Amino acid sequence: MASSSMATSISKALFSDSSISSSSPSTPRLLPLGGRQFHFNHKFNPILLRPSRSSDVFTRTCDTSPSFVAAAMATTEASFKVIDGKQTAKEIRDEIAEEISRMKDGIGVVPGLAVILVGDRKDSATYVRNKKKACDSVGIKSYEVRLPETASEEEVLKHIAGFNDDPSVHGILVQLPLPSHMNEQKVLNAVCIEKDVDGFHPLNIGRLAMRGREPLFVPCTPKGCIELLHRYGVPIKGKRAVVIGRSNIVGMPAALLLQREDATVSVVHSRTKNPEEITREADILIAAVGQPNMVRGSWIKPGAVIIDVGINPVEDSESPRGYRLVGDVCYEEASKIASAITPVPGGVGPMTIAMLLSNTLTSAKRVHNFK
Ligand SMILES: Nc1nc(=O)c2c([nH]1)NC[C@@H]1CN(c3ccc(C(=O)N[C@@H](CCC(=O)O)C(=O)O)cc3)C=[N+]21
Repeated sequence: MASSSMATSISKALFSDSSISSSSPSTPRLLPLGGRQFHFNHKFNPILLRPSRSSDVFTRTCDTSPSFVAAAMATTEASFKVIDGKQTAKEIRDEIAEEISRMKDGIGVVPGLAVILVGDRKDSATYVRNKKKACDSVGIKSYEVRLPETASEEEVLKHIAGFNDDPSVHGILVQLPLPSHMNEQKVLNAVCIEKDVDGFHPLNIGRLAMRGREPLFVPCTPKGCIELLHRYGVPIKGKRAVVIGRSNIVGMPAALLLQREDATVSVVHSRTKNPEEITREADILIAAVGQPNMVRGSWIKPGAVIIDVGINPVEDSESPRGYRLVGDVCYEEASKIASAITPVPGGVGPMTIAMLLSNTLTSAKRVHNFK
């Protein structure tokens, strides 16, 4: 397809839903929010994760130089759009809050989410705090267990068993990564699949991979990526999609979701021979590798839509924290070539948390048969 027509068609699609307003009946919905004014494009309810990152601070920058960048600019810059995950997540939280109050009024039940945090990684503590805040903001009751780094696997399993049996808990999240002395598979398998709001249980992933089967939950981060594409009116069916990264929590389920949406999907990974060439074919690009600024302008097809899952800390003495967050995609360069991109921060991260809330609501509705 000629790159300029691609850019035009995408920009049209984007602007046809420029308000991305939660009340727009033409906006496709991922969230099963009561089925009143909403209609849904998919039948499953996921959440997506990001590869667990080390707390290392990387330094890598990208400067805008390739000459073709200038040529590509002319065709796409005018229609370039930032995909605002922070704002979209807020809209989704508002929708969820409304549903939860309807549920509370109707059957006197509020959804409950249990989070288990082992160890004292600073980044994990931050996410857990953010999840709690998000729960509070929509009316989900949160339960939290914090265990020391030295806790035994049995202790974690005991808490999971307790939450599995507790009818006021509808979702259980074990914050990853776990300390290295624990068997992650064993721990994740212990979460009953009806409460697996992370969507990490092999049975949920297996169903996601099979045609004609439906997972109970879709992993939050990939779900958030697809939700952004839907809410911004980006067509997926028949498009070429490339996912960079093949992690269990992001890359792999993202590729499965795109395929379920009728995209033609390639997965690029560390052993791929010609990653740049393959990536340049993508109408839709999801980058989930955890390498700061890895995807350069020359990797991007003019007019492509980019979802940047990476949240990488890079040293920055100007910033009060001593670091700032950058994505896997060189935003500077991409913004001159792509038709739309998610920023970091404020892109996929907030959506991940919104999808966790969505999955928790879905779980509570399902167990109480609340429509
Ligand atoms: N069982 C499990 N489920 C998870 O969902 C899970 C996990 N383990 N382990 C760690 C990763 C990471 N993760 C993030 C969620 C939101 C932001 C987020 O909202 N980030 C903000 C920036 C926050 C900041 O400024 O530090 C943003 O991108 O705008 C980031 C990271 C969920 N994870």
